[in-house]
Amino acid sequence: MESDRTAEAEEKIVSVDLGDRSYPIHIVSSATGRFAAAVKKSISDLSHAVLICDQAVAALGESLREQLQPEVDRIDSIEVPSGEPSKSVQQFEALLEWMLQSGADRKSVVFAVGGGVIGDLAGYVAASFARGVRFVQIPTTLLAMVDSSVGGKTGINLSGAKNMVGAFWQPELVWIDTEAMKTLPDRSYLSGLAEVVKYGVIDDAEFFDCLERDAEALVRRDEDALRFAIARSCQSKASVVGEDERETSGRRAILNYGHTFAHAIEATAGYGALLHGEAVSIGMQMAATLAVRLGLCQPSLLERQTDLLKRCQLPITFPAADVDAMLPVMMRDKKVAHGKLRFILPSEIGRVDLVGDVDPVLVREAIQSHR
Ligand SMILES: NC(=O)c1ccc[n+]([C@@H]2O[C@H](COP(=O)([O-])OP(=O)(O)OC[C@H]3O[C@@H](n4cnc5c(N)ncnc54)[C@H](O)[C@@H]3O)[C@@H](O)[C@H]2O)c1
Ligand SMILES: O=C(O)C(=O)C[C@@H](O)[C@H](O)[C@H](O)COP(=O)(O)O
Ligand SMILES: [Zn+2]
Repeated sequence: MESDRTAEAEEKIVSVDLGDRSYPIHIVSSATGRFAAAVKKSISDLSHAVLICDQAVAALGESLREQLQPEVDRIDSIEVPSGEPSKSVQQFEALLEWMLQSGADRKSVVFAVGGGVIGDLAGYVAASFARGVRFVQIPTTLLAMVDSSVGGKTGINLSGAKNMVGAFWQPELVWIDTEAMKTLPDRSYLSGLAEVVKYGVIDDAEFFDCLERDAEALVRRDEDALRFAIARSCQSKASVVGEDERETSGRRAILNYGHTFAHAIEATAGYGALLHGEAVSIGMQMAATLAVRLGLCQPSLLERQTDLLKRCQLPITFPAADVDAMLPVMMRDKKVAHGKLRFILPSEIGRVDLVGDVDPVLVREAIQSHR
């Protein structure tokens, strides 16, 4: 009983408030026994579970299957090859065909087990099959725990444009168990810290201060620092998404800080050459440099960001950056309006704005200064 109470006390729930599409984000540690109960609480009529699982976390997928078994009539599961190339039209189509063969219907529930690649891909499968079935996010990377599992952006890549095809489709719940990261390699883990740093710069100066205090603890995966960073990131994202679910008012666009550069780096380097978080780290450096050159912020902002990213062991330059290849890809960014690029740029730590009409010469220089 005592250990049950401790475990419950350690569970944190962050809500994403979206009216009838609201859902809880459970943040737990080693809470195997409580997963099925949390699912049942959010989904009362679960009979057919469809598990779409990254092949790197097949053992976790099997454990989740065993936990769900007593609660459902039927479970089908499939493993998807690891890595960004799986966010493709071909993999999307293969999963839809498999869903059909598995006898899925509108009451089936998709469980996405993996990092951001699986969450985005399986989420888009859920959004599309039979014009939409319910889904659950079970993130297994830090990046997915702090960012991609929350907010309902689902989708796949085209060869020259990241996340170009997709849908806004919210999950029924997000189940974050930090224990799922015990097998996560350091490179993937550290890449997630880039999106954590992002929240500090765009929205939460006090959190940025905490990250400056905790950087080394986070790098060594200190459980308290980690749970704090995950919860604060999820709160930040939930609040932004609650204000602007479909990126229509402009508020949600702040989550795209560094991403105009990052997505162009990912697409031109070849999907998977850099992890998304690594590209975001470099992209935030390019964006902050652009902001300094435009006189929008003090150089000290760039210095603090550089220092924190370095302490998080993230890359801050990309020597192979191909400016001439990147610029046309950047023109396909989803923030482009009336044929003009727009960037999320910082004015101070904790505050960013959507800025249009930027001189392309300065954009080039910002890329070149981080090669
Ligand atoms: N939808 C959104 O709001 C949103 C937000 C941020 C990023 N994204 C997308 O997320 C993707 C990046 O996500 P990611 O960084 O999680 O990458 P990922 O899903 O490719 O995972 C990184 C690597 O870790 C492996 N892995 C995952 N969990 C593991 C575990 N527990 N143990 C061992 N290996 C494990 C994977 O197989 C992969 O090789 C990108 O496609 C990006 O565009 C989406
Ligand atoms: O949730 C959002 O909104 C974000 O922008 C979060 C980003 O970290 C994420 O990489 C997202 O997938 C980018 O979206 P996109 O629409 O610019 O492709
Ligand atoms: Zn991102």
